[in-house]
Amino acid sequence: MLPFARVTVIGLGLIGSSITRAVRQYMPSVRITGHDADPQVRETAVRLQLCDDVADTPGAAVIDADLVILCVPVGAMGQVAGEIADDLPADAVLSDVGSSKETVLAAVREAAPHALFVPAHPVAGTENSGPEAGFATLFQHRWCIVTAPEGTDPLAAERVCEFWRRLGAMVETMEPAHHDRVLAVTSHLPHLIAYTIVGTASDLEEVTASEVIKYSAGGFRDFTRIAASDPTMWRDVFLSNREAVLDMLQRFTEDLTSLQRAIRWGKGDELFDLFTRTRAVRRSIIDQGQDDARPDFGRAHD
Ligand SMILES: NC(=O)C1=CN([C@@H]2O[C@H](COP(=O)(O)OP(=O)(O)OC[C@H]3O[C@@H](n4cnc5c(N)ncnc54)[C@H](O)[C@@H]3O)[C@@H](O)[C@H]2O)C=CC1
Ligand SMILES: O=C(O)C(=O)Cc1ccc(O)cc1
Repeated sequence: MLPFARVTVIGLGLIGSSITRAVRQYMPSVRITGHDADPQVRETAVRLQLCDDVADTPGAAVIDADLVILCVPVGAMGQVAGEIADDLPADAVLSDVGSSKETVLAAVREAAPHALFVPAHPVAGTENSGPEAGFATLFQHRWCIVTAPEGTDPLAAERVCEFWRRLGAMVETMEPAHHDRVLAVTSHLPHLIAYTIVGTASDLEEVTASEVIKYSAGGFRDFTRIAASDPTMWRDVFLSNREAVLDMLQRFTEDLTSLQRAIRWGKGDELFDLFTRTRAVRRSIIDQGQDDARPDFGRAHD
């Protein structure tokens, strides 16, 4: 049985438009309504036929939905929840895709206290944004973490889990606070490091911008991909997951200082031991089939 029949997506960028495309592909009988605050995005959504209906207001978009998914930057989740609160059907499930969970949960609860909120985070994306960047297979073989707070109706939580399984994701449940610590180290800190290193390289007085482009070796190129990620989205992620990110950043800074010391004092063994441990991490990712370089991995465009 289909978990939902009438799905509304608010925010038709990379993730929102990937959801509408995936619903079209994997649950073709489901009716999809969309809304975006940006009129140009709404126009693009109509042109690309991302939805059955594109509503001009958030209220009109949710009026007879049985699932509403907020796909806006995490800093806007509370505001959008407030805008739809009065029009949300009593039995509709409200969900989101935000990259951080604790502050989003608090903001949505405050703005829409009566909503049946089941938060989720598909751990799948790219450095691109906007409605044209989405694709139906984005969530295939990727994790989706459902962070339903204690006391959530178990049937509502299970319907959200089943929705994501139908889009091809592997579903895991987690406490919101634990989610935020795990993602701080596996996703948010790596983005911060990428933004820093690309910024540092482009600020170096003795290196010209054309040299940075011309001689960028593989490692630096990988960082530039991540550092091209959406500025609004990532500003909001760092501000909303502040405590966990600052905590991981402190640990990272200490480890970096000890590496600095090992290089200064020529402690090759320390460097070698660390690089051996990190190589094993990469190998276990590949052994678990989570390697992005696999040709059949869920990044291919439809
Ligand atoms: N980009 C990624 O790789 C991933 C992003 N996420 C999360 O997904 C959410 C959306 O991110 P993307 O799709 O990448 O961003 P995006 O920038 O591609 O799309 C966001 C859309 O939300 C719209 N929007 C902004 N404020 C709005 C408002 N108040 N009302 C209605 N529409 C509004 C924007 O006009 C834009 O079209 C974020 O919360 C992000 O943390 C989750 C997993 C991966
Ligand atoms: O493009 C990449 O490498 C990503 O890391 C995509 C991504 C960005 C944000 C998320 O919350 C989840 C996945």
